[in-house]
This record gives sequence, structure tokens and C-alpha cells, in this order.
Amino acid sequence: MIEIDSITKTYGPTKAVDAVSMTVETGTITVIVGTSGSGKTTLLRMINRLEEPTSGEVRINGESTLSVKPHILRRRIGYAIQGHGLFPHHTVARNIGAVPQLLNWPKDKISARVDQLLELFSMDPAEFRDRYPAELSGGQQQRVGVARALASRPDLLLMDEPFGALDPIIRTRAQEDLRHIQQRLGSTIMLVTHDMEEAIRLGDRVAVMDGGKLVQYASPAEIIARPATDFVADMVGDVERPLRLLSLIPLSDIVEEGPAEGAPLSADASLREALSACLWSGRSAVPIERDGTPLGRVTFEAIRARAEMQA
Ligand SMILES: Nc1ncnc2c1ncn2[C@@H]1O[C@H](COP(=O)(O)OP(=O)(O)OP(=O)(O)O)[C@@H](O)[C@H]1O
Repeated sequence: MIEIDSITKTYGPTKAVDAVSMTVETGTITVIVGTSGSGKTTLLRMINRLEEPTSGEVRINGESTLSVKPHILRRRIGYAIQGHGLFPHHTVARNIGAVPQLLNWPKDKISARVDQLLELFSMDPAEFRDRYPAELSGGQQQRVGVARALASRPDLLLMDEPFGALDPIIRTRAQEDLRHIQQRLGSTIMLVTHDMEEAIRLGDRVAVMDGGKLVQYASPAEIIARPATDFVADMVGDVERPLRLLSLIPLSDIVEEGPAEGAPLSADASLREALSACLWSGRSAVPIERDGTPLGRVTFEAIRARAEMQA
């Protein structure tokens, strides 16, 4: 559990972060979202002490970060930033293994961990472990950057706009990968973005920052349904509200018996994805499966009925 206790950072007259308190449960994704200059990055960087707080404290599993030397703390906390920050002259394997190596893990354990992470990120180890960053696509570089941050099984992974540089399609894929991997590994992640869509898609909890203050800290559903301030409501935006709500509901909620044509969707996919599939292919229903086993179908009508219920 991460406890952020009334943490403040002032730069001269500017309160970059103003008495923010929040508790993050182990094994969850918390997304910090806000406009430019709202203090997101400063808040994140105070957690691994890349910035020292002016006042307040962060505790990780009960232990104050102030009682741990910053370089030791940063080995225990993964950090991934936009543009990945890979070492250009090191191979993919050496990049991913950088922190385990600092921690003196045995070579074969590092090697096994590198291969496991590459596989998790859908990159064949035989093909990719000896390549250099320049020999990867932008999306692959980003995945290696995240794999590196996860390599030593950190207590916590901090991510600052990790997908900011990716085009929208790769970005969605990268978000799905991260969700999947986070669930597999049970990691605790705090991620900064200015994109509310990303916050809602990824976050178990969403923290909305405005002018250095935490204005709302709640589940995505709560943020959408009951924005605490006009600022939050603006960030959520009214136009896409029904679609955003649909993106929170898994297909398993409304799956029914019966046939449907075409490519199946996973029961964990959202109603929004099923709606897109129906509209894109002109189908009135899509088949649903879980791990390859057919479960039934979701109909366009059922999605519409559910959207009306939510509105
Ligand atoms: N080293 C610094 N010296 C002075 N002021 C700073 C410093 N770092 C940040 N600030 C100020 O603190 C405020 C919050 O900055 P921060 O980078 O945390 O915002 P942000 O929400 O991450 O913004 P962005 O999305 O643009 O990165 C801004 O007003 C910024 O100008």
C-alpha cells in the first residue's frame, strides 16, 4: 500500500503540488490525470524522490520513503517515461536487465526474466533480445522501456506519459498490454497522463489534479457519473459520456445464449468494443468467447438497452 500524506512542493511562489493525500492499494493501477502544469509529474517524482517534498510524506508498506536512501529507493521503484529512455548502445536484453544487474542477480536469472518479459510483451526473445533500440519500432521501444521498468519486480511502477509518443492505434494496444501484464504480475502502478480517455480505460482509480490540488480521487465509473467539480466534468466531456460508460462494462455482463456470425470478442472486452465491431461490420450481434471457448453472443439491441440504462 502506498500512502501519500499531505505532500506539498513549492517552487518560489508556485505551489506545484498542494497538500495532496491519497492511498493506493497494492496490485492496482492509479492514473493521475490533469491539464498541463497541474502538478502531476511533480507528484509522481516526489514518490521516488527525484523531487524532494517541501512538506508531507510518502509511505510504502508503512515505511517512510524519507528513511530510505534515494538511490536504494529508486531501485525498488520502477520508472518509465515518455520516449522510453533506453540506452542506445545496449541491446534490448541489457536494457531490460539493467536494474537486476545493479541488484547483482545471477546471470541466468536475469536472462530468464528478460525472456519472460519479452514474451509477455509479445516480442519473440530469439528475435529481439540482441537488437539495439534503433532497430525497433516506436511501439516496440516503448514496450522494452516498460519491460525494463518492471524487470526487478518493483514494489511500485511509476509511469509518466508512457504512451504519449505513440500513435492512437498502437497506443490502445500498448494500454491493453499494460493492463494484461499488470494483472498477470500483480504490479502496483501509478501512471500520469493528460488524457482522460486513457485514465478511464486503465485506472482502477483515477486521481484528477487541478492547480496542484487533488480535486477528485475515485473509480472511473464514479468520475464519469459524478464529477466532483466543473473542471472534472469538463475533462470527462459530456459528448462521449455514454461511450465512456460503455467502455467500463465487460461483455460478460450482458452475454446471452444464441448464435452470431463473424470474429468473436473476448468476454473481458468492453461493450464499447462490441459496439464498434457491430457498427464496423454491420452485424447485429457478435459471438463471445473466453479462452477460446464460445460463451454465446452480445446483441446490438442489448448494448443499446444497457447504454440507455446508464444515461
Ligand atoms: N523545477 C521547477 N522549478 C520551478 N517551477 C517548476 C519546476 N518544476 C515544475 N514547476 C512548476 O510546477 C507546476 C507543476 O508542474 P508539473 O510538471 O508537475 O505539471 P504537470 O501536470 O506534470 O504538467 P505537464 O503535463 O505539462 O507535464 C508548473 O506550474 C511548473 O511550471
